[in-house]
Amino acid sequence: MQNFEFYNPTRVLFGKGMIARLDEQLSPEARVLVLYGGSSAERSGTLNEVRAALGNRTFREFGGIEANPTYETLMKAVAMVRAENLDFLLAVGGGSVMDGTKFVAAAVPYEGEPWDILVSKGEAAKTALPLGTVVTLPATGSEMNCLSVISRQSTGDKLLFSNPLVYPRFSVLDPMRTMSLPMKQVINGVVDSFVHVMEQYMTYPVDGMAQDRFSEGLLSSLVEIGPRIIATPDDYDLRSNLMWVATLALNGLIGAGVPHDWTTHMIGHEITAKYHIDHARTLAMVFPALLKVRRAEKRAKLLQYAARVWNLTEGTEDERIDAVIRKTEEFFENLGVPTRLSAYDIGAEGINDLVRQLEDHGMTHLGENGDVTLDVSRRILEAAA
Ligand SMILES: NC(=O)c1ccc[n+]([C@@H]2O[C@H](COP(=O)([O-])OP(=O)(O)OC[C@H]3O[C@@H](n4cnc5c(N)ncnc54)[C@H](O)[C@@H]3O)[C@@H](O)[C@H]2O)c1
Repeated sequence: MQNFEFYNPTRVLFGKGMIARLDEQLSPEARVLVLYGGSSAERSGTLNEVRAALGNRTFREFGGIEANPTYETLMKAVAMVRAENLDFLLAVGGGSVMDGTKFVAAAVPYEGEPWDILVSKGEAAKTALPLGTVVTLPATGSEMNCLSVISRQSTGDKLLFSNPLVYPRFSVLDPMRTMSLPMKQVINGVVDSFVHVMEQYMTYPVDGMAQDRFSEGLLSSLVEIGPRIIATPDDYDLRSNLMWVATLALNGLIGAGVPHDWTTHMIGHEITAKYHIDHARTLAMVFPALLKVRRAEKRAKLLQYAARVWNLTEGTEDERIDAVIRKTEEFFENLGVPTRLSAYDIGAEGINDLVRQLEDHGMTHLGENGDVTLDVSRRILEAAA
């Protein structure tokens, strides 16, 4: 196992009715900005539940944070916090609102141009406002990590930053609040979580016994949850399981002491930046293609994944690897998530543009060994064509 430091300060309040517990998480003097996305938070009653829990505290609201949150919109929230002297940020939404809130938290006290926080990958932020979250979409794990991904409309950039200052102080996970999601978003959550686990698992063995078996447990859970949640969307237990799996998939636990390969996310971000395709759907295209191109480097873990998650133990090693890549593709396709660029009319010219974007963003040495060069990324995109 590799050396690691594990730190996660986020308190999780999980279950039905937990939004009421916001009251005890916030000081009576807190001056709160509630940040949310579209009209669903209002329509589903989540915002009303939050307002009731805030009681007599001073609070303001900032709506309209878009999917794939933009710097342009978030800077309006920064101005509002500064003008009204607010001192606590409460995100009510999915990954986009939570990520956007993290950026606002770091940008408010930042003295220079806040985009520098992203350009520096988070290093430039030396202080941040405290924040909490009320999760409405299980997918990103943003509720229990210190990552944030922000887009800039004017330049077409989508960049990620990380800084321990933006760990949420607390996150409320009430599975009932996910019942209003369109099934497409629920399934996006299954796929996003699946790929998050894979990016911390599908590398090379370092004898991280607990990490591997945690990961395999999460993957097996998602394989079970996916089709069942389509068949019985109102099942509270399934919603609960998806919500907790999504959080555990990216809260640092399974990734401690093991190598990572975030190639799929980095290429996926470029696809979203250019084509505005849902984050999870970009991952479903890139990940199986990555397995095909990187099967030699990932051979031992592919065989382990085949045996432990899909029970594939018959045939030669190469046959088992072929079979498990096919199973992974079929898993996404059977959930209604395409695994080909052609499903979105992205052709050879699009691939050229995406490789150029990767170069512009310095994504020239991705992967667990830093050997996913632009040429390898091109081959991955071509394998997904
Ligand atoms: N911070 C991280 O660790 C991390 C990890 C992966 C991805 N991301 C980023 O997160 C973003 C994607 O977040 P996401 O997948 O959670 O989706 P999202 O937050 O973009 O939400 C998708 C859509 O669902 C709607 N929605 C949310 N909750 C709803 C509900 N309960 N009922 C009805 N509609 C609802 C939103 O309004 C939005 O239109 C991307 O920008 C991605 O890059 C962040």
